[in-house]
Amino acid sequence: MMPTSTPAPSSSGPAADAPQDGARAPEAQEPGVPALEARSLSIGYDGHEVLRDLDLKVEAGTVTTMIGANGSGKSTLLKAFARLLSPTAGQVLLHGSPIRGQSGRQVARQLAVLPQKPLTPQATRVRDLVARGRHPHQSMLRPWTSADAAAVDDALAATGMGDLADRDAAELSGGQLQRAWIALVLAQQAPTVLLDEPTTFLDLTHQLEVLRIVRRINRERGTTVVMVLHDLTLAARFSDRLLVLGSGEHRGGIVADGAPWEVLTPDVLQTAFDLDASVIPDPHTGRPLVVPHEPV
Ligand SMILES: Nc1ncnc2c1ncn2[C@@H]1O[C@H](COP(=O)(O)OP(=O)(O)OP(=O)(O)O)[C@@H](O)[C@H]1O
Repeated sequence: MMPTSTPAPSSSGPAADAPQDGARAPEAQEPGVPALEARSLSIGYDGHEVLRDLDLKVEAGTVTTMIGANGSGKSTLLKAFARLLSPTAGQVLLHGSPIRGQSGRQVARQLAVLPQKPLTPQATRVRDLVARGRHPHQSMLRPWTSADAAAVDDALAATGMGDLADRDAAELSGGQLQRAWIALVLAQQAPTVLLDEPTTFLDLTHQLEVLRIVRRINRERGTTVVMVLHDLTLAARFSDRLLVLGSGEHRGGIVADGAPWEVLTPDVLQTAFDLDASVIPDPHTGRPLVVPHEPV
């Protein structure tokens, strides 16, 4: 993904399309309505199409992980879902309403976004960074309340950032900073979250910790999660559904879509990643474990 087009997680809502009217949007997930939907969606940059004519629905309350080779368009699709990129054709619906017709605040109350490379502000305490997640809930008539403070405290605690809350965010290690951004997303308390490589910079213990948090908010709050991961075994372990984007001759489309065991087959790995591999049950979880055929 190109770094230049990626803003920090938005405190006032995704920004590429200017907010339009004040159309009401649902702020909770309604039964039977997909959390996100792409209809005949094409997306690209400067006339160069990256994804073509996609139709897909993300069921509310599920964890979906996009996988695929570098450059296959995972971040591009996530940015279109987040309204950080305008489609070249088709549309995105958020909780049943076209995302383009909604104001930034409406979108941000329904959708929290962690981009791949958020821009860290200078001279900002971790606690203040995380508090930005509460901006969509505030207005002239609704200033900061104890509920906002509690949401920030909960998010700091859930990510193990309580002890670092008064540190300057610019002084954190890569992994600590990534957890601070995740805390911001949690504090936003949106019913749907988009996470672009949330485990970047994290050691394995912290990767698992972040993915456990993701699973917990999904199970306890019913949060819908759409994320991008590169580790196929972790993707299989923590997701209800895997969406595989194609590359090479399959570029621009989805080559497999379904539950982890349906998707992670040797054929799909060959098609999507040009990878010779076996897939065996993980002895700990029973989920698919990808074993590349690499000579030692
Ligand atoms: N801002 C941009 N301007 C022009 N082209 C871009 C831009 N961002 C991405 N691309 C191109 O779009 C294609 C898909 O990129 P994208 O970042 O969505 O892939 P990805 O699957 O997320 O890759 P990775 O796994 O490497 O993060 C690539 O060919 C990339 O070069």
